[in-house]
Amino acid sequence: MESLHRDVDKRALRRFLRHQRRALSQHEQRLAAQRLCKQLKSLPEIRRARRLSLYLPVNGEIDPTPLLPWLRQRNVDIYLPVLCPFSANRLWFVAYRPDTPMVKNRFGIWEPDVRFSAQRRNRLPTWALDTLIVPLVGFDANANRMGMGGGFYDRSLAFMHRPGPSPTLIGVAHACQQVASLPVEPWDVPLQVVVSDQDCFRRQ
Ligand SMILES: Nc1nc2c(c(=O)[nH]1)N(C=O)[C@@H](CNc1ccc(C(=O)N[C@@H](CCC(=O)O)C(=O)O)cc1)CN2
Ligand SMILES: Nc1ncnc2c1ncn2[C@@H]1O[C@H](COP(=O)(O)OP(=O)(O)OP(=O)(O)O)[C@@H](O)[C@H]1O
Repeated sequence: MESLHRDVDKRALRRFLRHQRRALSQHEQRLAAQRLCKQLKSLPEIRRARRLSLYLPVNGEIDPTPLLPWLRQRNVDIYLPVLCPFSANRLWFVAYRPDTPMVKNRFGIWEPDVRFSAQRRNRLPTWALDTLIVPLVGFDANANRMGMGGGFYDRSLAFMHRPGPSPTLIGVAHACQQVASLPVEPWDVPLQVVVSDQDCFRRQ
């Protein structure tokens, strides 16, 4: 019963936070994206990155793409999350280069097309990424996260519960997506740090 209440609360909170970010004006969005990327560029974890994934924003998500020219200049290999066509709620990480053919997926998010993504040489296993920039719907000051609710990242990162390679996870969001505290679920994979347009929170 308690967990049922928690699910309802979580859904309501998710809806509220998604509404918050959609309410931002274009000007606020542009400013937030610039501020976010300025902070990201000074983050040691990002400065060390060689194989990094980021996302193309939808529905008011903070935009990490102003980072792209800087990353390309530094010869960082850049990957995007792609909905895996064979396995529900799993992600592939596919190379994002200037010539990568793009289509919209069923959520309206641009991603590399299936033919390109299906080729092994255009993908990297998740464990081989060194850095992931993860989109958040909500976060708290201890870097706990709430995502879209599909469990896409949690499933794709489940290998991190076991010993072995562990990429750096950097959550990003608008400052208005911060809440006092979020419930931690057993399957949640912890982020090292959350960066917003205004703050940077490290896991304690
Ligand atoms: N920009 C971006 N790309 C991303 C993610 C993300 O959060 N942001 N993902 C992070 O996981 C993955 C996609 N996950 C998603 C999960 C749910 C919904 C979504 O909009 N769900 C709708 C209803 C879905 C439907 O049409 O049936 C909803 O919740 O209202 C979108 C993306 C991979 N790519
Ligand atoms: N490793 C996993 N294996 C199987 N199911 C999982 C795993 N991780 C999460 N899930 C399932 O995914 C669903 C969504 O989880 P949750 O509400 O935490 O989403 P989220 O963290 O907001 O989403 P996302 O990971 O897409 O950002 C839950 O019902 C959970 O049971």
